[in-house]
Amino acid sequence: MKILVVGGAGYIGSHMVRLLGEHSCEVITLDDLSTGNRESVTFGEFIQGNCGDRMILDKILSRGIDAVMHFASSIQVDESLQNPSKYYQNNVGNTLALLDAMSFYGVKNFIFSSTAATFGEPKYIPIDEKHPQEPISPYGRSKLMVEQLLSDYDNAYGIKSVCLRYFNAAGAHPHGDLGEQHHPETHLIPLLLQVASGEKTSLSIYGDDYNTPDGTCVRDYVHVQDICLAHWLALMYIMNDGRSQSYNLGNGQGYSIQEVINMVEKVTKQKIKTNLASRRSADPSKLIADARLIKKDLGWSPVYDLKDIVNHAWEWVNNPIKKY
Ligand SMILES: NC(=O)c1ccc[n+]([C@@H]2O[C@H](COP(=O)([O-])OP(=O)(O)OC[C@H]3O[C@@H](n4cnc5c(N)ncnc54)[C@H](O)[C@@H]3O)[C@@H](O)[C@H]2O)c1
Ligand SMILES: O=c1ccn([C@@H]2O[C@H](COP(=O)(O)OP(=O)(O)O[C@H]3O[C@H](CO)[C@H](O)[C@H](O)[C@H]3O)[C@@H](O)[C@H]2O)c(=O)[nH]1
Repeated sequence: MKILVVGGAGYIGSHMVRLLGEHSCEVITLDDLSTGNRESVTFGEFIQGNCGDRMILDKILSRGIDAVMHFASSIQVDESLQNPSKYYQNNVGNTLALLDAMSFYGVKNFIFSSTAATFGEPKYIPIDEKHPQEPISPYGRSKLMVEQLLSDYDNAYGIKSVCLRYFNAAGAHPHGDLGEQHHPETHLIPLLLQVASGEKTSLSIYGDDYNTPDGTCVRDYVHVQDICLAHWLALMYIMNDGRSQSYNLGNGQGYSIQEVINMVEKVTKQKIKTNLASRRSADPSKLIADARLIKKDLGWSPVYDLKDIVNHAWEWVNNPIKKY
């Protein structure tokens, strides 16, 4: 199988590229390196470019591609509130260009990285696929727009898609040589590990007055390798004439920020210094996935829990050969 991985130099995409390589797929990574790292692409061919660039897409798609996995996106909720134009241009506009080129070249299989942020503030927990999608940020809305237009592109052009709505992606490759490193880093677990390693002095907790047991936000952390496993199962499904489908992807267990801090202290054996800061905008109090549908339909079952996530991420932080 020949797979185009768009955004394959990013955190989750680079893990997927490696997994596809392990399954002997032919892999082409297209990434503009706006936030990704060339060194994290450890398998297949790499092309630097924007997925909205039709000339580049013509060159790649005319070679015959079986499926496209689309990880490329701008991903910061806060930034999307300050600069919505960037989010609609990149996450919707460039995705449209990619889908139009796929349609032109008859590429019919698409796997999309969607997000729990399409749900907004939950009306009930855990969140299943029937939960209303009412995003509270331009980032979440941009992802929902793509989900919606995918159904039109299926009806009109026969592009089949699986939308995987990840909850909080975290962790690193169990070998410790591939991991999460966003610039700037905004995610909770890598920031906590920066405090544990002495790179950062303390962690700001964004609000302790939420309606949760200890007042801090609750999230469902899902290991990056489990996300990649779901992508692999989704690929098998869609390549075998599966219908377009959306799935929520999480471990089904919520942890408060304080509970994550406790786990980081246990794994790293370091005391984490914290300070209380005001709430972050567009931060839902609680996000926990009901992932029974993907388990039932695709047989997905997460392998790793929060302790593994923190353990693997800590091994990555301490890996002396880390290059980026
Ligand atoms: N990290 C999470 O917790 C999380 C949760 C839910 C959903 N997601 C989604 O998963 C996907 C991957 O997230 P990530 O954490 O790996 O992000 P990331 O920033 O590490 O990776 C995104 C990659 O896409 C590339 N890119 C961005 N725009 C591009 C464009 N127009 N053309 C080509 N390349 C482009 C970047 O250079 C980067 O390598 C995103 O779509 C994100 O919205 C992430
Ligand atoms: O320094 C920090 C960083 C984060 N947090 C808190 O920790 C929790 C997790 O925050 P992350 O930034 O790690 O993750 P988010 O839940 O904000 O967002 C992530 O998951 C979303 C889906 O829910 C989106 O897809 C988004 O791209 C992805 O970053 C939030 O309550 C946040 O307020 C802090 O208190 N301090």
